[in-house]
Amino acid sequence: HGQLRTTFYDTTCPKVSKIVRGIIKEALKKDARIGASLIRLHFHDCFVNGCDGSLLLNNSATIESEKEALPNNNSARGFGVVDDIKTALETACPATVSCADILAIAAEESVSLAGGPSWKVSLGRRDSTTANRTAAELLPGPTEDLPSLKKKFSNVGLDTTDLVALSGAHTFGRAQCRTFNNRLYNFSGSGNPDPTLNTTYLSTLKGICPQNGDTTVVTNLDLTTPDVFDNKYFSNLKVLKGLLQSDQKLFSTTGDETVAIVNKFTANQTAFFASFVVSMIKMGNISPLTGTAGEIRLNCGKVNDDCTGSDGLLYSST
Ligand code: HEM
Ligand SMILES: [Ca+2]
Ligand SMILES: [Ca+2]
Repeated sequence: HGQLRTTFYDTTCPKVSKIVRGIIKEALKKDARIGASLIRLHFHDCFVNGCDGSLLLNNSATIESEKEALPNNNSARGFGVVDDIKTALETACPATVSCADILAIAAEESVSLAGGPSWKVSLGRRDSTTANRTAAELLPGPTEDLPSLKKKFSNVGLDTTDLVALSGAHTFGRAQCRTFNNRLYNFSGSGNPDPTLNTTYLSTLKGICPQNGDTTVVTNLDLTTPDVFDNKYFSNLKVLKGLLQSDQKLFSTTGDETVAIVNKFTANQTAFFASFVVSMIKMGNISPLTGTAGEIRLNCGKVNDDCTGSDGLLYSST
């Protein structure tokens, strides 16, 4: 996978990052959450069949979309902005930039626009012609324990430092009540809330997510700086103010190596940013399609038709 290169579009689409950034910047004016939503799409793409744009495919006669798998359904968002980016790129450099690369660039630009680090994105991914609903059902879930989360990361070549650093993406964005309300009233059948949840924060969350209330209501993943990419996510964990069970476990699993990593990232935002960049590049390298494999989709939601070659160029004519 050393085949991805930061210079991949230097001659064929030199403005690609600028174009992506411009569209995200515009979208952020109306939706402060959109950057968070976009980086999550890259994560959910890369963990299923690699970073190949598989997540973006809609249902069709031949495609069982990943969008409808439980972790994505009524949860993954930002597809309209991905389409807007694709449209702009098809005008600037037709049939050149893959949808998988759009997600990788959008992730980086979103982090950077929110005050986080910026980095040179490795590029040259091509788009799949298939999706994998079954694998998408197995994406990491918020109530999974730490060994299980570690296993899912190691399955794609990511280690425990990567798990902690990448979880730091929960420094921005939102989550629905249904993803954490297991902690509020009857945690693991105890009849009590999760003991690793700060009691003041617990009251706040109970107000947002009442028992038998609307479980699709959203709240900030980072209560301190909800739209800023910083290390507050980690300092929250130290005062038991992580939102998801999978977040809080990183600090509250006594004796686990994750605790020291959380402490380090809390003490040193520069160390967090440096690790985050390394881990994002690693994640972006999960089994990409390169060379002549796959295609350059012209519409991110569907596979090219028979009139489109594997180079993404249209071969049909009258
Ligand atoms: C460690 C395993 C992870 C679990 C269990 C997990 C779980 C979740 C859940 C349950 C939500 C809320 C979804 C909803 O309510 O609709 C969420 C949101 C989010 N996740 Fe994760 N996540 C994990 C790792 C990651 C990684 C690796 C990234 C990116 C590098 C990431 C980025 C985000 C972002 C930015 C949001 C907010 C999205 C938005 O506001 O639209 N997560 N995650
Ligand atoms: Ca994929
Ligand atoms: Ca934050």
